[in-house]
Amino acid sequence: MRPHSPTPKLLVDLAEHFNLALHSETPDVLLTGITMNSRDVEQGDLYLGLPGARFHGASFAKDAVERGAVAILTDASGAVDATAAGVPVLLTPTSPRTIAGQLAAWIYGTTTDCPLTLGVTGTNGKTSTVHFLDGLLTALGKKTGLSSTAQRRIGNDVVVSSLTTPEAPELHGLLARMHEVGVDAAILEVSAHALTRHRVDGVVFDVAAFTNLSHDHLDDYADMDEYFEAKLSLFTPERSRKAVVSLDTAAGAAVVERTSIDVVTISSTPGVAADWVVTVTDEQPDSTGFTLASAVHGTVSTRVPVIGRHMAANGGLAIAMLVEAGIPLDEIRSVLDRDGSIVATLPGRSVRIPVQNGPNVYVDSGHSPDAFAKTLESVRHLTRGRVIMVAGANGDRDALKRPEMGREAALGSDVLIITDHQPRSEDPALIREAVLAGAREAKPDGDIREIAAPESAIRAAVAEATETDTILWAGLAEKEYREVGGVKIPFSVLDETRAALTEAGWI
Ligand SMILES: CC(=O)N[C@H]1[C@@H](OP(=O)(O)OP(=O)(O)OC[C@H]2O[C@@H](n3ccc(=O)[nH]c3=O)[C@H](O)[C@@H]2O)O[C@H](CO)[C@@H](O)[C@@H]1O[C@H](C)C(=O)N[C@@H](C)C(=O)N[C@H](CCC(=O)O)C(=O)O
Ligand SMILES: Nc1ncnc2c1ncn2[C@@H]1O[C@H](COP(=O)(O)OP(=O)(O)OP(=O)(O)O)[C@@H](O)[C@H]1O
Repeated sequence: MRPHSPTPKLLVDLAEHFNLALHSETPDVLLTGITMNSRDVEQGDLYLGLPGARFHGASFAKDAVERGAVAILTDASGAVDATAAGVPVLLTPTSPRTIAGQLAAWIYGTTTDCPLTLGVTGTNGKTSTVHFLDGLLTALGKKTGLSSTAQRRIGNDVVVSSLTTPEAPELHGLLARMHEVGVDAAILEVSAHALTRHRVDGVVFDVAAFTNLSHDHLDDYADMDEYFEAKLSLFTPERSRKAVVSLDTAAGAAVVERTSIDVVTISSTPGVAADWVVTVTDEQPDSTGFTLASAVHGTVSTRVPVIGRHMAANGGLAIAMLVEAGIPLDEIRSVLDRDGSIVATLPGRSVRIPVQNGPNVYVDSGHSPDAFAKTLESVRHLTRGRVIMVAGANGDRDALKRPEMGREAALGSDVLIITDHQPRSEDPALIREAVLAGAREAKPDGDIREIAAPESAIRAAVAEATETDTILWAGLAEKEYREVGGVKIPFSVLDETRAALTEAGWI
C-alpha cells in the first residue's frame, strides 16, 4: 500500500536536504520509494540498512538491489556491505531509524499532502477506537484509510497487519497512497513501541487521543514510568496539533499536566469531571447505550455495538475526536440517530457468538490485567448465573503481568480455566503456573482449573455452562494461529468455540 504514481525525487537533493554524505558516481539517481525491509523493496526504492536486535539491515543490501533498490542509506557499521551492493550509498552518523520518518515524508511528500490524520494511543482501546472512528466517518460519507493491529485498509483494499503501527517508510507510503486516492481521513493506531522506535516520525496528527495506561509491555520498558513517557511523546507539538485525553486512568491527568499542546479531556468514570463526559445508560448482551455530553458542543445519545462501559468510553472518545477535528456534533448526531448506533465491526473485541436458548458466549482479545477486569465487569452486569472464563497468557512478552492477569481473572469470574495461548519460545507449563499463582493467591477457595489444551479448555467451559451463565474466552480472539515453539499452528478461537457449542447442542 504505497503511491502508484509517486513524484520521483533526486537522490542528490535528498542528500543535500538532510546533509548526508553521498558516495556516488551517478548523482542523477531518482527515488520513487523507501523501505527498511529488503523483502518489501520495489524498483526505484531507497533501502535503509539499519542495525536491529537480530540483523544489520545492510547485510541485505545486495538482496535489496537485486529487487530494485537504487540507493542504500546506512550507518558506519553497514558501510562495507552497502558499498558492495554496487549502488550509491548515503551515510548517516546516527541510526537510519532516527531519520527514516523524515526521509519517508520527504520522498512521499506527506509533509504537505496528507489527509486529516487521527491517532490513538493507550494500553487498551486503541483498535476499538480507530474502528469506531472509521465507522463514524464512513457513516458521515467520508472516505477513510485505517491502520490498526488487525489491518491496513484504504477503501476496499485490505492487508493484514503484522505490527500495530507500521515502520515509518511503510506508514508514509500508506498516507501517500491515501492522499492519492482521495481519502478524507487517515485513522492510525499508535503503539508505544512505534513512538519509541520512530515509526510515526514525520507525521503530525491533527487530533491524537489517549485512552488509558495500565500494566503491559514491561518486557520492553523498565517500568510504568518509562512506558508512560513513551506514550506521552505523542502529545508534543512535533507529533500532534490537538489532543483528547481520557481521565479514566490516572495517567490521563498526567498527560494533561505535561503536554504543551491544546488538550480537552473525556471521562467515563462516574464523579470524574471532564470536558466530555460519557454516561452509560443501558447494557445489553450485544450493545451498550451511552450519552456523551460537552458544555461547549452539546449532548448525543447513542450506542456501541459491543458490551461494556469501557467500549462506551472508546465510542465517546471517537465522537469527541471528530468534533475536535472540526466536524459539528449536530452532523454526527444526525447519522447516529439515523443508524441507532455507531456502526462498526471490531475484530475479535468482545465478539458475541449467538447461541439459541443458551449461555451468553463472548470471545475477546484482551491480554492485559485491566482488559480482563473491564471485560469481566461488563460480562458480570449481563449475567444472571455464573461467569465462566477461559484465559491464558502469551510467551515472550511481559512475564510480570501474568500473575496480575490471573488475579483479575479469578476475582471477576466464578469458574476460571487457565489454558495455553501462544507460548512462542517459552515452556507453556511455566506460563500457566504464573497465571495460576496469581489466580489462586487472589481467590484461594476459587474454582480454578488448569487445562493445557485450549480445545479441551473451551469444551470444559461449555460443559460447565447452563442457560443463565456466561462464557468468556479472553485472548487470541482475532488470531488464526497459535505460535508454539516457533511453529504457527492453525487455531481459531471463534471456530473452536462454535465447534464446542455445536457439539454440546447449544448451536
Ligand atoms: C522490538 C521491535 O519492535 N522490533 C522490531 C524491529 O526489530 P529490529 O530493529 O530488532 O530489527 P531486526 O529484525 O534485527 O532487523 C534489522 C533490519 O533488517 C531488516 N531485514 C531483516 C530481515 C530481512 O530478511 N530483510 C531485512 O531487510 C529489518 O526490516 C530491519 O530493518 O524492527 C523490525 C522490522 O520492522 C520489526 O519486525 C520488529 O518488530 C518485532 C517483530 C516485534 O515483535 N515488535 C513488537 C514488540 C511491537 O512493535 N509491538 C508493537 C505494539 C503491539 C501492541 O499494541 O501490543 C507494535 O506496534 O506492533
Ligand atoms: N477503554 C478500555 N479500557 C480497558 N480495557 C479496554 C478498553 N477498550 C478495550 N479494552 C480491552 O482491551 C482489549 C483490546 O482492546 P483494543 O484492541 O481496542 O485495544 P488495543 O489498545 O488496540 O490493544 P492491543 O493493540 O494490545 O490489541 C479489548 O478486547 C478489551 O478486553
